[in-house]
Amino acid sequence: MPCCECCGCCACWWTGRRRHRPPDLQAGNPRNKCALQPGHSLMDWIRLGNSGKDLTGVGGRIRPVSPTELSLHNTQNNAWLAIRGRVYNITHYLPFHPGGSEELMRGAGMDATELFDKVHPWVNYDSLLAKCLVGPLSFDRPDADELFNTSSPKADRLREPSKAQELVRKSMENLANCITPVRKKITAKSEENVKGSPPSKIMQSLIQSSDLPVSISRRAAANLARKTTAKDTPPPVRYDWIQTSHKLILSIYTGQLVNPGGSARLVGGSLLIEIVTDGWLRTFQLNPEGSLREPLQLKVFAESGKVEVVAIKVESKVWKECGVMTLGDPVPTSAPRRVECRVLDVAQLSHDTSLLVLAAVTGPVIVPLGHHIRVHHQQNSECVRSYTPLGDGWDRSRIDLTTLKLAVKRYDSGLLSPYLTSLKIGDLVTF
Ligand code: HEM
Repeated sequence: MPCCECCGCCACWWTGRRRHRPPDLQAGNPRNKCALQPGHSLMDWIRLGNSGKDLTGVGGRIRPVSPTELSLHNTQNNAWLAIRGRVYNITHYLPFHPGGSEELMRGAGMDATELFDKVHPWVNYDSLLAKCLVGPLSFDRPDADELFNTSSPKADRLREPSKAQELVRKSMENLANCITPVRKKITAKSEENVKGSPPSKIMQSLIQSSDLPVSISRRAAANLARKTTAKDTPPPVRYDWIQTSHKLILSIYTGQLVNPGGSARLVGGSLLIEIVTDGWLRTFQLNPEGSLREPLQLKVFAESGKVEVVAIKVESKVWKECGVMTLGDPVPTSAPRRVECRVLDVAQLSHDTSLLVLAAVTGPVIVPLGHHIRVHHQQNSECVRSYTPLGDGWDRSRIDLTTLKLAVKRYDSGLLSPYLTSLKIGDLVTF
């Protein structure tokens, strides 16, 4: 409600606080707050936000948006806008906007910061639109199409670490040098000259093209298309190591937005690491200076693309070198292979749905985001079903973040779900 006519001061229904709003003719009629349709109050909007509905329109996965891509989303059925460097999908919010959908559409497809600030800088847009966030507005990136186009030189450049990443890495190095008196680069032979051990293809079963879910991101879909183009080249990777007297930590930098997955295991004293990025499988074999032991830890930092492997030293001491690293030739991922897993935990999510927490027997495995695994079971005949592992938020036991978490709905007449939902802790299952 306005408290005076001359300047448009009002009591904001959103914050409940009285604000002073200077009149601004360019921003449209300052008093054109609209009567909203029934079912479109603030409470209704909050309810919709909590309903689990995807208000981002892109599956809820945060990703950068170029100005060109933003400008394409400018219709009532598909409207994005950017405020202070964040792009929001406002399509669902339009009928809830107290100033009316037409007013809000004035900011669609563009950086609407100025317009927004002219009308109502006090409005808490970032919490109102929190569930609509698509990602950061990014001026220094190529357009999405270029990014997903493998032949684009910009796409290759993107995979290189940015200056900021490089700075962070350097400061981490300095920090590591303070912690460990001895720290040297891995003595690795060049990728071109060395024929590493043949890749064991552990990840190949995880990223089979036929397993890709329909909702997979454009990037992942583009990767899939890429697999068929023979002239393609794998993205560059870098690696590094640090140590404490107890642990060896290997970091493999795969690049931004390449959605890495991987596995790690100890075989005959060697540390074998397999990394999948952009449809390519790479192997790293480290013959360590001293002995390493399990359990191994594997972490993927989704945004930066860093993959970190932590191994425990059998004898607590600082090594002069980490050992000899051999890189296998990168190979396009194609043929499936089986991995045996042990059930670490079983939880009942509802009357017919169970959460299975699995760990690969050989060592940690991380499935790239959005990819399926294929669960096998031999009954009268071989039965195979695809499941997409859940994110880490589902690990109620917090046993290990590299566990694979499957939500399995039981269909009594189904072939595999009765078997999976009857599994007990300690049982083995193959995927
Ligand atoms: C950038 C383009 C936008 C324009 C041109 C615009 C315009 C307007 C107008 C004209 C009003 C009526 C003002 C009044 O009489 O009280 C209004 C109210 C409001 N708008 Fe927007 N708006 C825009 C973006 C947004 C966004 C992104 C949000 C947040 C999600 C938002 C949330 C609100 C709220 C909560 C009110 C009621 C504010 C109050 O009563 O103090 N608007 N808007």
